[in-house]
Formats: sequence, structure tokens, C-alpha cells
Amino acid sequence: MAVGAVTAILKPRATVKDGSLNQPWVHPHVSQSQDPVKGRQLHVTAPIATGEILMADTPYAVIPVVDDPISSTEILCSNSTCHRKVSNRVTCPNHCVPEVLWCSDICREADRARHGFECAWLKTKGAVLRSNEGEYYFGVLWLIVRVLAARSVESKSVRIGREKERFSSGWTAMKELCDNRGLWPEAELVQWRMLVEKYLCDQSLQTSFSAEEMLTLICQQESNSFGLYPRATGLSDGIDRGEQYAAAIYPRSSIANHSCCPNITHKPDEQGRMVFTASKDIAAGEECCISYFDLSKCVDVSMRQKNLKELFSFGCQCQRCVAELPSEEEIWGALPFC
Ligand SMILES: C[S@@+](CC[C@H](N)C(=O)[O-])C[C@H]1O[C@@H](n2cnc3c(N)ncnc32)[C@H](O)[C@@H]1O
Repeated sequence: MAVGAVTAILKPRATVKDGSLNQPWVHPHVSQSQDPVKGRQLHVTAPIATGEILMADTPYAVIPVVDDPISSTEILCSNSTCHRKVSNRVTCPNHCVPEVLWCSDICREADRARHGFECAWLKTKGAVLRSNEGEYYFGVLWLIVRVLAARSVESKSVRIGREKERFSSGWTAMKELCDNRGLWPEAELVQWRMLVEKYLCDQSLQTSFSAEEMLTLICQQESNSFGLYPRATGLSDGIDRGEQYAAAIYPRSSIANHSCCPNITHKPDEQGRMVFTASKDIAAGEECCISYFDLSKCVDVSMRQKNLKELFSFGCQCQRCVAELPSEEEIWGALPFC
């Protein structure tokens, strides 16, 4: 069958025009398994052709990341069932932070409970956090608060009995995210503990989470969050992915490991769903990997290893790195006393 035809049949059921169908979708041949070194991984159970969509995952939480929120046209609607870029700006009546926008009164109303959870925290902590700790940590903590907000809404919603899912969803999936707790440098953990105590253990946040549980959320977020970029990540054509406009946590997409020769590209659609597309033919049993960074900017093996160590705290064990890294004999042979 032609690639185009397969793609047409297997593309996500939910289209960007149909908000009521804003559901995650995973290709029937995509499964998860366990690797002794890398932990959980995605693989395919039958061949997949280049161009086929493998997954369109809905985020558990998203935050906008823009330089100038007042004039930006890149801010996503705060309503978690919409997440389209906002053109008609409906603002927060409490003026919490300028990035909180909805595309209509209907979206604001639909998002009332979720935003109600974060609004007081944003109003009391947002500006001071930004000026004391900078934009990066404002974003890290806001994403945690949005995760807690989504959890709070989920815990109050009525559960409809479902068949056993192939992939966990909601808070169950969030608890399964790896946190790499033993790998983060102590200095980083000290800094994150300070941030938790100063900004998250606060009365403006109605949560029963302990400081230790919040720290685990930061570790999970640092290991699993995605930047949202206008163009695909993982293409081999050297075109960079453009400017980041949001950051998000995706429960199912987070199972994908990194490879410096990925067989999947990832790109958000117009509703903030993370879409995985096969960039090569993938054989049955093969692992499906994305690239965690822009490979067009990071070519050399030592640079790639350094990048992953600094950003994610792990040493890359992908096929390309294993082939390009010097063997133990080569390292010993290069030492002056040998
Ligand atoms: C987003 S998670 C991917 C899913 C993860 N394997 C799990 O068990 O949940 C990222 C973590 O997976 C592991 N990982 C991903 N790609 C890897 C690679 N190329 N080499 C070694 N470890 C990798 C690292 O521990 C990394 O921090």
C-alpha cells in the first residue's frame, strides 16, 4: 500500500477542527517495553512506513514561553481542551500574569476550575519569582502548578468506566514518569529544594503535596518536559525547528527515548498535541526514538553527549553514540603511561 494511503487511514481520529475529539491517539502497532539501560521505551509490533503517524498525544499541562506576552501572537489558549493560539485575547479578570489568555469567553468559562487553582499563586508569586529567580525557573514552577491544577480537576471529575488501556492516562501515567532522582547533581537538587520551599509550600496553593513530592515533580519535569517549536524536531535536512513558544508534559510521548539517529520526528499540532511521525521505515520490533534536541545544531559526538548530560543528566547510549564513542581500549591506549 502507498505511504500516503496508509497515512490517510491511520492519521489521528481527532482533527484540529474538532475540539470535542481532543483525545490522545496511539497507532495500533505502537507498544511499550522495558530496556535494561534506558528504562521504558516505545517499539513497533509490525512494520511502519515513512510518513505514518505513530502518536498524537494530549498534554497533561502546558505553559506559554514567549519573550513579550503583551504583543506575542504565539500564546496558547489556557483552556486545556482548546490550546489553540489565541488571536482574540480574553484576559484574566484578576490580572494574574499576562500570559494567561483564552480565545473566547466560552473557553475562559470552561477553564474556570483549572485556572482557579493557579490564579492566586500566579498573582502572589509570579512577579517575585520572575524577578528573583528568572524566567526559566518561573516556567519550571508554573508548569508544576499547572500539573497540580490538572490533577485537582481530574480528581473531582466523574470517571467513566473504560476498557483496559494500552497506555496509562491521566495522573496514573504522570506517576509513571521517570525522575532520574539519583542522577541529578547535588547542587541542582539543593537549588530545586530551595525553590519548592520558597515558592510552592505556600497558602496560595491548595494542595496536600509535601515538599518532597514537589521535588520529585521537578525531577520528573526536568527529565520529561517537551519544548513546543513551530517546526519538527529530528529532521535530518539541517533546517532548525524555530523559536520555542510553549513547554508541556505529555504522559505517553514521554516514554520515547532519545537517539542521535532518530526514526521519528515530533512536532506539536494546532491544539498542542504532540505528533510523532515516522521519518524512516521502521521494522517490527524496532525501538521508536525521537531526538531530545535540535540535531542540526549539535553534530559532534562529544558535543551531543555533553548536551544530554547537561540538560538531562544521562549519558546517551544510542546506536550512533555507541558506534562513534571511543572504545575502552582506545581510551586506555591514548593515556601517556600505557
Ligand atoms: C523522557 S524519559 C524516556 C522514558 C524513560 N526511559 C522511562 O523509563 O520513562 C528520558 C529518560 O530516559 C533515559 N534515556 C532516554 N534516552 C536515552 C539514551 N539514548 N541513552 C540512555 N538513556 C536514555 C534517560 O534516563 C532519560 O533521562
